[in-house]
Amino acid sequence: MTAVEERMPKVQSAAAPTPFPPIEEYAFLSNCHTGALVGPDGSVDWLCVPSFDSPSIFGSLLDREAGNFRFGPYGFNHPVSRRYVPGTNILETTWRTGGGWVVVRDALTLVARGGAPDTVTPHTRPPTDDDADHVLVRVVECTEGRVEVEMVCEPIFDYGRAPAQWRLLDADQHTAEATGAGATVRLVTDLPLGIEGDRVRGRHALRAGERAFCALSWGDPRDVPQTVQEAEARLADTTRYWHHWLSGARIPDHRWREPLQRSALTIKGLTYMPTGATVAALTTSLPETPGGERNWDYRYTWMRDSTFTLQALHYMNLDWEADEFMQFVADVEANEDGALQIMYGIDGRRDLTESTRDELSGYAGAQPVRIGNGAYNQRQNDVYGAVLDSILLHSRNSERLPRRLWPIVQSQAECATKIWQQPDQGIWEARGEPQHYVSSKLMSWIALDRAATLAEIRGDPRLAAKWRGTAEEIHADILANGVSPRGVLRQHYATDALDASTLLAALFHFLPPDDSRIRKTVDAIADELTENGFVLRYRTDETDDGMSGKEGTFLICSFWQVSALTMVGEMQRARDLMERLLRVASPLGLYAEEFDADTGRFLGNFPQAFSHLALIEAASRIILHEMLGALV
Ligand SMILES: OC[C@H]1O[C@H](O[C@H]2O[C@H](CO)[C@@H](O)[C@H](O)[C@H]2O)[C@H](O)[C@@H](O)[C@@H]1O
Repeated sequence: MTAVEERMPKVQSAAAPTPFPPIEEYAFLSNCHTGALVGPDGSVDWLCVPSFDSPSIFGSLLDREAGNFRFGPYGFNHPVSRRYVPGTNILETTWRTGGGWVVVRDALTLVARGGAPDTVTPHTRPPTDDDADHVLVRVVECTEGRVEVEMVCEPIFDYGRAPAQWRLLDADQHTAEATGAGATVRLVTDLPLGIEGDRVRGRHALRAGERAFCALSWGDPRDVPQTVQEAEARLADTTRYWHHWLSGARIPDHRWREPLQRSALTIKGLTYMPTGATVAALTTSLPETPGGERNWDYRYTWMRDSTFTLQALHYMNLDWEADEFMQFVADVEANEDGALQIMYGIDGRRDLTESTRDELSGYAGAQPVRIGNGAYNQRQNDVYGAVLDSILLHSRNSERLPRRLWPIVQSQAECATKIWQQPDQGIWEARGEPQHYVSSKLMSWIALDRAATLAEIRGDPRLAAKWRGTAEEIHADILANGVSPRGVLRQHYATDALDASTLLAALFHFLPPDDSRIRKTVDAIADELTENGFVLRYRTDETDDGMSGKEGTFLICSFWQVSALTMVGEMQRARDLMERLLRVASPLGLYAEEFDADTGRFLGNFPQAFSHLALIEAASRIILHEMLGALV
């Protein structure tokens, strides 16, 4: 069965129920403060409030007993279709029952505040942190016949530890409040509510043309819609919000327009509006190995992931997010030696100490569930290159180097100068022994190369020459130690094993694309580091990454391979791989971190910015190539 065929049915039979939906069956909602995952049965199985990295109130994604919120036709778990309202992060689910049809629309709502929606867009005024209502709005409409709809809301606070204490707030039983672990959420609906222990339930029959709603809020009670008309209006505001945002994107009129749009919307949905930080993914602990221990918390801001994200948004002319992230970079506290941490909390906090929640079963039994990320205080020497490359990109786009950023340029260049000769954990954050990773050296070269250019822009020829000199030294070191006898870039200086991160040598123009070492590396990765044509980041049996188990193919690496193939002129191979990657997107156009090329299933956290940003870069490179070809 092909990966695509594998994707199609995914209906659990009554005889052998699988309690956890496949990762690729989840829909993603966002209000740029937090996000939700909605399962195919209409159940919100993941929501952390108020922020991406807060404890979950709906945690069924990681344990079926950790809370969920279902809204849909009573007794039916399989919709006819699901899609996003075009150009938005609003989910629309269509159901057919024995009695008729209903359509449910779900959104974490947003309103562009501060002026008339047609004149004030997220591009024409600074985003504020109050565009989000902090409300999950769900509206159902019966479009044909008569359908009984049901809402069951069972929050369990603090990652499934604290069941809700519910109380009704009005005599009509349309408003209720749940508290637990010091948090409170409020539910407003036009369905009659009943409390059943830890949950509330409402059921009502709708006829064609009738609508109902529910709104769950964790913010200001005045922001909660009180009627179905107000709920509809909130969905309309949210549609306008996303359309205004997307209208600032330069997306070519191409057959890949849809996946480019979806990737842009997903990446934007992973940004945290109050600080401009981006989370690497919405979730924690979706396993990279089914049932295994490779489970990580991605609800933080990696310098590497964020700067790659901004580069992708630049391809689409979406520069506002870059400006915001530059403020975040300028504001975060560095270590004593001036080095930026490799990652921060979305609010800029530095301590992301890792712990496990052993009482949670984990997704399909994959334990442990981790909160926090022990990689936060690792040495990863690529961080300086990532930051300096994005500062250069930002300066070129805004045609100036902001004064606030110059001290950061200096401190990061000095850090890279001091450490580039030392081993580190590499960009994959291996938990094994530190090594001289080629990709870390490569990013150190980028750090000094970009710093030298920034010094030239700043008008400091002395520093420019000094940093250029160090960049040349690193370049020579990589060529002397980072190339195997057969002329292929190696994973680190003490091995001939392959690593897909060496594709960055092509992407960052470390060597010209017609250099034999680039060509051989791209070919070796295609021939020896793939499963079913999809690229692994490395072979776990050849690499000491400190973990057990085998992982899936890494989607960013497959997209990098598309970009690299484009750069070496292998256009047909690039297009073929791109089309294959587009075919394995989730039914809603989303990507996790990894793809199991044997089973066609997604693995790892979801949706993952890395995969979407690399899709944008790969597609943009091919499209640009096609456009230039059409001109000659
Ligand atoms: O492979 C072990 C490491 O896996 C995670 O890191 C990965 O995700 C990061 C966020 O997207 C990304 O920056 C990194 O390149 C990936 O390898 C995990 O966060 C680490 O704690 C873990 O050691």
